[in-house]
Amino acid sequence: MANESVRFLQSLMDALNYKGPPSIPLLLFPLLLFVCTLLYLVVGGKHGHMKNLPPTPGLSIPLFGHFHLLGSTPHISLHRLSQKQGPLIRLNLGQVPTIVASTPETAAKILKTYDTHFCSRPSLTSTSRYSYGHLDMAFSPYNQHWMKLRRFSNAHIFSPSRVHSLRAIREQEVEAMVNAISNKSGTSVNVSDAVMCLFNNIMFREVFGKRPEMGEYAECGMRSPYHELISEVIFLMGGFFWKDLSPSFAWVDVVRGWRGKLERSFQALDAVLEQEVAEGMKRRQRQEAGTSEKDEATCFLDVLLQHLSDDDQNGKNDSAGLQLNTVEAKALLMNMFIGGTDTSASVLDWAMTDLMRNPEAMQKAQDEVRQVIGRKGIVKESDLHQLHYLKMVIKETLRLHPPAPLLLQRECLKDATIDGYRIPAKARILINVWAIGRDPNYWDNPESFRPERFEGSPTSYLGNHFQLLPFGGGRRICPGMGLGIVGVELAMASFLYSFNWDLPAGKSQGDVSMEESFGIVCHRKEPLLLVPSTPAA
Ligand code: HEM
Repeated sequence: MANESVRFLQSLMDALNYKGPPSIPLLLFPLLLFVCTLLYLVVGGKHGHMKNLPPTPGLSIPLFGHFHLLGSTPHISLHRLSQKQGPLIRLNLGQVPTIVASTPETAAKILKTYDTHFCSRPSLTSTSRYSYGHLDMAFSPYNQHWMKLRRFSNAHIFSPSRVHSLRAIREQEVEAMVNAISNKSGTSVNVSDAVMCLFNNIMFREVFGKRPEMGEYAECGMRSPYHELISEVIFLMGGFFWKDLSPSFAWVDVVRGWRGKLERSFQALDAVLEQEVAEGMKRRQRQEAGTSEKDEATCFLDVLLQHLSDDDQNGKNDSAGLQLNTVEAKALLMNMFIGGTDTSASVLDWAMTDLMRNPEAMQKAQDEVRQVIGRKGIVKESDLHQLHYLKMVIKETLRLHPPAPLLLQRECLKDATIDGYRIPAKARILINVWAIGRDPNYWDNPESFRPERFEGSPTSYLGNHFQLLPFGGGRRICPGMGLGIVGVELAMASFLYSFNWDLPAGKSQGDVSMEESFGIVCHRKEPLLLVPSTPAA
């Protein structure tokens, strides 16, 4: 505990750029801490607001709370804390009470039994900026606006027929990536970069109807031109801003440069969205005037443009009752572009990692796909339903490495009681699906990668089995699940069909790092480097 406090104090001094002698804060801090804790307990106890709350771990530092317990990978730290404290724990993150659920049972209460209590999102500094003040779907509070967007997207964007209509884009991009990798046969390929680039191109075409500039794999060396931008956005969306924890510390975000980073990345993202919307409008006008041919399936942008009014400001009603203006359209496009790229890339990256560390599973998956595709030379989406083992590999990857390990933060709308504990309105809710996927009451030998565990098992990731929740559940379940999964299955089947994969010379399975980075989407910390070769005919 003492070490934690000193570490916390040091990080605080760093954040504040404090350059004076360390003895001053080291002496003053314990005194301040003691007085504040006393006040907190006396006042809190008197008003009874601490009664029946879930257990809380360790030292809560007034104003900072338990922030120091999160570490660099909060989902792993929270998993350890819940192993000691129980399935439902309460942390004060700054001044905000935060409840963390870490078992299938508590997740079921939040996502099913009391879904209407827990289906809102908090207003956070970064998500509010990127979503143009919550005009999107993912970060909107639970309100009429969210309901309209959700109904509209389910009908027009994520419907099975729309997803199917975009299959040529996915097949072309995957084929182009396979060709690019073939050109590097026998040399080391950065698979993490390549899969990010692949899904960036796929999503860009599905969302905006064209390839990004510099998106050719040869041109960009298989590193997406948007790699840095997307990584920065994902990092800041998941990061904890001091303003959201203790409003009086908002200035710390400025001092440590996060406000500047947020603004710069928002402006860069907005510029992309602005340009694509403007181009989409021109394209639409040309098509309506009959001066250009439509050469790509209807992209999401085109669908949204059909629902903008002529003067574009007020939007118009359609059968789904959607009022849409340009800013709302940009907010929704941001959700799709950002929400669809990094998540899918993370799944494929981890799946390849797990297969490299488990050669038997790799062999089985390759045997299956090579037997099903035979000499056809290329995998098509229509083949995917025959790849049962591959689907189990993906499920197992999603269990061990859910791309959003804490889902997206939720906010409790009204007081609720779970397992006898009071969950106060306005509390933030984190569901640790990373921990849930390792619950020994549901998973045998949970740390081992064993796709066979799903053989004949009804357990799915559709949101009804609370031990496997990579897409969340309840009203806020990921609407892009079908779109994301089909892309991952196609790319993975093609990678396994077209190449044998080896580790770079001198590396062994044990050298493949499993370290994770944290953001709203969780990635490998180090890139995965592999050597592809073409299998003998
Ligand atoms: C394998 C790929 C994907 C994974 C693992 C994934 C995961 C998630 C998760 C965990 C959530 C939060 C659910 C909750 O709070 O309960 C979510 C929400 C969301 N996802 Fe995905 N996602 C994927 C692909 C996609 C794609 C391809 C799109 C769009 C093109 C997308 C768009 C969204 C949106 C808009 C939301 C917010 C829904 C709401 O709040 O109503 N996702 N996703």
